[in-house]
Amino acid sequence: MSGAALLAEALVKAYPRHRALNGVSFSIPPGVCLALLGHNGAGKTTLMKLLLGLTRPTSGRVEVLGEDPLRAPLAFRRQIGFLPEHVIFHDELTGVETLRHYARLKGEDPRRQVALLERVGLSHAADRRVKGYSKGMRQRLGLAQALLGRPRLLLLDEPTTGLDPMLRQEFYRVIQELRAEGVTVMLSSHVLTELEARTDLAMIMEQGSVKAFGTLDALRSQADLPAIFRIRCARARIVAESVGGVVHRLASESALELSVPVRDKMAVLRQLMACGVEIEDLEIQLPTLDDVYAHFGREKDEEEG
Ligand SMILES: Nc1ncnc2c1ncn2[C@@H]1O[C@H](COP(=O)(O)OP(=O)(O)OP(=O)(O)O)[C@@H](O)[C@H]1O
Repeated sequence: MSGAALLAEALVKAYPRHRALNGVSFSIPPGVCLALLGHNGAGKTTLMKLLLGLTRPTSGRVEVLGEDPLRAPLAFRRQIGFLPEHVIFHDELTGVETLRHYARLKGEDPRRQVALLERVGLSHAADRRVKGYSKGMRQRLGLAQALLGRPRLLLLDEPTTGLDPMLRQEFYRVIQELRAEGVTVMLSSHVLTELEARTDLAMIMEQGSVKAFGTLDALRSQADLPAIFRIRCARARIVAESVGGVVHRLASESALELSVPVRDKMAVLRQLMACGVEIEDLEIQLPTLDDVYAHFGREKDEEEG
């Protein structure tokens, strides 16, 4: 046993015409939230299925909460919550009946589900049939289903698809609470900006391989993308000359854009303040997770020529 909540070693999943995973290795400690990122077909769902023991690796191995998911007893499954990419419910059941149904399947007490609906903000619709639920309500019901029985590990496949910005915030509030309780969370997403400050680790997958793995800060420094300084001042040309060596673009005589390595941000700021020209306005835009993700994608395109 490794002590990791999730472990993969040289994991390969090959279908007759396609390798969905191509030697994936990683180790995730307990209690962290990992964002799994990647284009369509990168292998995110396949990885989750392997972690759940729903499919068998062609080679390599996984360990989930210290167990081989293919051999683990039922008690192991009760410690895992899973929200699939496409949640399908019985339309004729109400929200609470749906949860009771899943609770029975999972061997949980079917009577204690109202609190879960409250947790995901659905208690007002507990007795309404699911067929009348909006997409966002279905996603929340899916999350409640994944939370049945206080799992130690949550695998959430694109959980925020179809949620409006308010509901996304609500969703991440629940995730924060779970993290604080020590639950390990792996969630896949295409919406990168929303993950900022909400996940501990990110793994970027590309055609079945891990392209980058680490904290968002580590990925940022690995990508080494510049911060953009947008400056408004009377004599932009003089300001540009005062910060020699920094790539700049003069938009006009009073608008300047600097491309500054993030590590030099404070040094450049000091140079600007000392340059003798009054800076009327300054906006500093740090690289976003979308920029970082695009960077790793570009790197691959360049490798392939
Ligand atoms: N049962 C299967 N048989 C054959 N190929 C499969 C099977 N399941 C997945 N694949 C292929 O493996 C690759 C990875 O698929 P996967 O669903 O894991 O990607 P994903 O990253 O989850 O994509 P998306 O973001 O679109 O959900 C794809 O090319 C897919 O077509």
